Amino acid sequence: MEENPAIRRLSDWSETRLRGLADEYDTPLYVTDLDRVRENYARILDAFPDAEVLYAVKANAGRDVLSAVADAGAGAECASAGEVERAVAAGFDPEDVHYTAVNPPAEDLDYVVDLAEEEPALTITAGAADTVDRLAERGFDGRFCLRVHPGVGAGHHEDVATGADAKFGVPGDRAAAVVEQAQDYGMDVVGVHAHVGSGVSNDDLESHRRVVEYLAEVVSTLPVDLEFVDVGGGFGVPYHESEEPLDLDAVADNVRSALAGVDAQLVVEPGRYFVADAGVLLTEVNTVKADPAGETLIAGVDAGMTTLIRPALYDAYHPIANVAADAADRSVEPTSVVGPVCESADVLGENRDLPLVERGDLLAVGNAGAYGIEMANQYNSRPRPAAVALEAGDASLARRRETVADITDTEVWQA
Ligand SMILES: Cc1ncc(COP(=O)(O)O)c(C=O)c1O
Ligand SMILES: N[C@@H](CCCC[NH3+])C(=O)O
Repeated sequence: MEENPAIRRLSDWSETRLRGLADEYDTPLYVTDLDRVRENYARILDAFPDAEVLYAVKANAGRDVLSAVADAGAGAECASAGEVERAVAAGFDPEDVHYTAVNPPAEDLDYVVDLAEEEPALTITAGAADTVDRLAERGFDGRFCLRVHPGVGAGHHEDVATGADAKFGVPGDRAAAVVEQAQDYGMDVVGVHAHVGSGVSNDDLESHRRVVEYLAEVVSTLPVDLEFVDVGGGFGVPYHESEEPLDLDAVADNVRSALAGVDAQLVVEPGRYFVADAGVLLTEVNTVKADPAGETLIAGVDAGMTTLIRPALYDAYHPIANVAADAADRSVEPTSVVGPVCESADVLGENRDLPLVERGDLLAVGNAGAYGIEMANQYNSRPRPAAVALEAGDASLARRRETVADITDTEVWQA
């Protein structure tokens, strides 16, 4: 049987291959291994053989990733009309697409309601009575799923502990009323949904279980037989070398026991788990200096918070390696890796033990496949990086490097 390890560490990538890709495509460069994406999907199916699995497109909406995931047979969970459009264009069948509306702009509702008229198997999830009204105003009478606010959150950072954030979903004691409201408008109420948060670890199993139990209690109050119960995504992956992989079987056991009395199809919608360890960010050292305040070296690189915002936004840890050809022969020095953006928060990794950095060295930043290129931005007029996809060992350009013209092309001005 094919080896299917629960985690791919940064050290598992071929350094020779990474250097070759940087030479060919330049840096900063995202590399995504689509075979690893498929393996990750297979591991989700192993743990949840009885579930419908939707890929949370927000983790990485690249056409290469979406096509690979659609071909592998997963559905798609989309957070915006743009994600729906990209998912369908990449090959997802609309009947496998759920659009999760969060305070949706009018254009999003216009788009998805029009699409649902053409493709009635599309599912729209909403977590506010106002959204139900706004869907009805547009004539929507299709497949509707209610998002519930469980009041319990978990995740790698408090800002992604979605289940505790009242912005998302309807409290359980209002759920029946909103379901009736949707039914009164003629909508077909097919499911309920809750999401605990993003980056669930083995320490969060209890919170995850409580959210699913809450959902089961809500289901028992609803005046409708449901087709499915969507328990969200959020399955975490180890970022730090010392972290253990999430026990996905334990998560699945908890979900099954919490939903034991519920007669409906289980749906899960992970994003990070599909893509995080399938991605690496390559960046080149352009500046080396001593930090006058301490003992560390500072390695200035060509990627920063505009390329990978997670360290600046959540204080997130990403492993970093110096993959220079002769790195193994060098002394190891405490090093902070910082980007080119004019912000003190522009740090990719602080005080890391790295082989002595030299100008021109290639560094690899691990676990960059989820919420990496997807959250890249153009602050400081810095064009977003290129992305390369690996498949069966072959590399191909998945997204070209932006230019300053890509940034200014949308500007309107009179001379
Ligand atoms: C509603 C919903 N579903 C799925 C996800 C996917 O989360 P993750 O990438 O952590 O699996 C998110 C993000 O937290 C979400 O908000
Ligand atoms: N963007 C977050 C995940 C949040 C997902 C949105 N619900 C991260 O990088 O970890």
